[in-house]
Amino acid sequence: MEEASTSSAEGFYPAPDAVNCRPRSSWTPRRGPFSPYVLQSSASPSGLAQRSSSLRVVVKRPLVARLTKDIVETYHNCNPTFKYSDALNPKRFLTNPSVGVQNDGYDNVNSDLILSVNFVLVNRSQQRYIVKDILGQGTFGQVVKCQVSETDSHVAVKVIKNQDAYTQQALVEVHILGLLNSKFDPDDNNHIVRMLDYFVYQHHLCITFEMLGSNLYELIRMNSFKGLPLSIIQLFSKQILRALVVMKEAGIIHCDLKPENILISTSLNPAEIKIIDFGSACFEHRTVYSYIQSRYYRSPEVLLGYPYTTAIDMWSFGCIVAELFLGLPLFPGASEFDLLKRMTATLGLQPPDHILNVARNTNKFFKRIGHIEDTGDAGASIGCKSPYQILTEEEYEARERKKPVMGKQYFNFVTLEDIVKNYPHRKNLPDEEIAKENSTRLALIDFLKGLVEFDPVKRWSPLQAVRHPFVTGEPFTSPYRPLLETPRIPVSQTVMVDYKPGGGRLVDSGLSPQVAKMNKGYLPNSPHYQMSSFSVASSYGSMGSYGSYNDGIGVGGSYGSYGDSNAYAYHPSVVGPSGMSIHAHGGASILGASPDASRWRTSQMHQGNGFGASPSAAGAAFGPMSLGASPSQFTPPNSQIQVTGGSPGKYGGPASPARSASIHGSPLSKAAAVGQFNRRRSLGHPTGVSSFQPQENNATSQHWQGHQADAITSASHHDGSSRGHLGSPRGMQIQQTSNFHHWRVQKESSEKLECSSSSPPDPGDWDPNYSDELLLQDDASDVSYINAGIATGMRLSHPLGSAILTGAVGKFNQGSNQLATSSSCSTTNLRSNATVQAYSHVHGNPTSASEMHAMGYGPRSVPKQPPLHHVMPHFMPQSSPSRFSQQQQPTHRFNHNHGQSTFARGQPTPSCNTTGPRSPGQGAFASGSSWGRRAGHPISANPPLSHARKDYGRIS
Ligand SMILES: Nc1ncnc2c1ncn2[C@@H]1O[C@H](COP(=O)(O)OP(=O)(O)OP(=O)(O)O)[C@@H](O)[C@H]1O
Repeated sequence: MEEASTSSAEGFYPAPDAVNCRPRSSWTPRRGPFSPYVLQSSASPSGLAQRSSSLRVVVKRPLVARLTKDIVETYHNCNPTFKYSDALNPKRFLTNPSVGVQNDGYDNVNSDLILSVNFVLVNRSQQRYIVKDILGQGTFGQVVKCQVSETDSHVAVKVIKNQDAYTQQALVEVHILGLLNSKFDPDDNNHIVRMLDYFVYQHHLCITFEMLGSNLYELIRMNSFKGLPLSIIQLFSKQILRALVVMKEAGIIHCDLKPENILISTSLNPAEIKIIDFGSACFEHRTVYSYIQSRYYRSPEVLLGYPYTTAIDMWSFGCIVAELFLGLPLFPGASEFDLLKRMTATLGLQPPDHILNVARNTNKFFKRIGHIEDTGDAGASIGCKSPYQILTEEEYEARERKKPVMGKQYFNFVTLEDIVKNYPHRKNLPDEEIAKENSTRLALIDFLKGLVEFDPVKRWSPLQAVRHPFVTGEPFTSPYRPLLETPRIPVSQTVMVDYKPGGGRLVDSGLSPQVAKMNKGYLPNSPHYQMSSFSVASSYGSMGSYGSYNDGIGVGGSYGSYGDSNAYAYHPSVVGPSGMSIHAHGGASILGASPDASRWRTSQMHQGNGFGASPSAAGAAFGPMSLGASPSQFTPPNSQIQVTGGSPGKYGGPASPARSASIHGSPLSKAAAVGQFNRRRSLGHPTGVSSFQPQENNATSQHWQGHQADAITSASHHDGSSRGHLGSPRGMQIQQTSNFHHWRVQKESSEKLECSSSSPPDPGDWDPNYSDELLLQDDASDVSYINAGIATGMRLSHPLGSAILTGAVGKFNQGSNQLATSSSCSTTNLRSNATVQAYSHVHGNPTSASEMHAMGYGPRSVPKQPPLHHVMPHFMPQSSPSRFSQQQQPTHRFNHNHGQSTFARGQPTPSCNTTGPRSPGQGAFASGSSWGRRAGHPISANPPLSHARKDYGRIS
């Protein structure tokens, strides 16, 4: 099987025994996947030349590609009566488990829609999205790569679990992203993912996004966790800051910023990134949840239970920047206590007294050693006159009656300054480059200090940060003193949706009938929404646009105003899920596949050649034959045919299981949680190692119980939101509402240990973009390596192209988006052509969002993504009473107490992982393909195995 497909085009001579058919006299040899070995004389010059040329062009095509290319033709050659029909292909399930037990067999036990390759999702206007692959599996469902039927373009579709709580939360994402896309970033200049469509299919809310590539964590991993070059970090920082500027303008907090949620664009510019996953986002004036942000990136105010603002995203951003440089998380806290300990040690400071005086969780982490006097010293130096002192581990244990989970120290130095300064330089850097880099490192240190600032009021805003010399590239001479920001005018826009009972604008608005039916007749019994019924019998239309923002047009008098926190009217939510009366929609049915049959096929395909029909079988049945997975649907050789989620980068998942999304807030049972964990685990890590990860204590939360009827009363929650009035960074006043202290205490459950293992696959065996050429690539420059890394690992061979979602009608930014040309961007081209100049579009020194537009941040020169269908649901999830209901709290990615979740963020654990997934040298790209190599790694222990991505728990 190990064959190097060389330029020599020898014919394919089938071995009759092997293919179980006789060679026929009419059969003509042709080029095929197999060719006989032809001995070439090394003596002859021509033989030498031939051999050396074949040595040079060693391109190893994926094994599956080699085996399946031209297979139909080969079969047909063997047996002219052979006919191929893809209708008979066995299903290649992307969802695991693939046994339909709910929703008429459409859903599995986890309420996930059972998806298989070529499954078709159909929206109301009959736009067909043909499922091709799974991109990831998140808290809320599955994200799949789909082909848009009318075009040859691809989109990413997030298929939400068929449960009210998930749907509710996903609608927040629809709403917020719709707002950001249409109102704040209509020209797609600000690195926020575009939402193209949304609809309900088989009771599942589906959200369609532009297709992006892999995420920054994968990029870091590809570089063996050795960090990226500063020039690249600078480019990424600019882009992220642009998004944050816009989000701050919109008063939107992302709440889950982390490397995994920053994806590399598949556009022609390989260094363009976009922020995704607004499923945790909220409006600044509606910060209802206390469990937000993934642990490593969690801000001190969230940790401490203090009112938060958009500044928490800036903290996360600081952590991300540091991680891009170090290759490892700056604060890889194995628990919240550990996280806080690391923060204080690394920064040499502790949170300011004025925060500790009022924060809900102060007593959990600090002891009082003096009188409280509000010194006003934000970030008072440890040991100074603060009356608060962080607990020792022993004190914590005594207080909490359990040992704190503490992670290893990964860096040889303690303070931020030392860690950055002493980080090894890349190999073979000339002296002058080292000097230059050292200077940039000073700028980086200063930059980071402004971001990971304990006091959210002093923490730099995105606009302040974007002018820092580290970002602008100006020489760094002295500590940056940002200009004070003029008080920001709070976002105040009335979001109204035209509404005419019985039709009207909703028809135009793109509301799907299913969506409409979700609320139709729905009465306020639901614990989610106390709202009036919404009798929009014919509020149908295609997806893609959603209502209008016409001010002053009442929506049955029931739509409140965003931006005015006092004027919320909680009434009809068009998409209130509790009133769902969704009917099965047309489209591919998967009911025909019995679980047994699926299993049988799985087994067959797993053990066999993966085709589902062998030539001999072809000989046995001359009707239309099935070949199983098409050659383009590569399956990792060591995975089941039921390809599991979490594989955004095609290299085995975004990270170790614990880094992947957890099931916070899942109303599912423990078993389901385990199932999800295992599903992630089953794909394994490309490095093929075992990881043994103690989880952070999973909350057996009494908070956000999902469907739990006995969720503890949170009567105050609706008005317990903290409100931050953003103005001058120094003058921000936090208004603490009376119920602030009613935030509830969480219980912690004991930590759990998980162990995962998998064997290392050869990416060449299943990654269609892989070729050995990549491994022959030399260290050229940082940027070219980045390009290579990006181009090879980031699915760049599939630029979005012109995804014209013809079926989607409604209001969207027609003027602002050029159609992308569906040009294919080959890996090789990207590698060879992409240079640092390719990034020039992100240069500049914008001072405000509007200035940025004016300062060369206009439409990019690269083709734009397809036309966007800006959708704005005419509901107000963020202000929905469901969030504040006393009866029931919706889930929001928090750990729930249906048992102990098995996958809170994993902890770095030492014992079981001798070759942890983060271990350099183990990755698929570690063998010489990493760019930005460092001479060494300044860590004193194995890198953390996983990230604490989403353990939104344990804030008491
Ligand atoms: N537009 C996109 N293009 C390509 N891949 C995507 C896109 N959107 C999401 N993905 C993939 O799907 C994964 C899950 O997406 P997302 O984070 O939005 O879902 P989620 O349910 O909120 O997940 P999580 O719980 O991890 O936050 C991402 O990590 C990414 O790998």
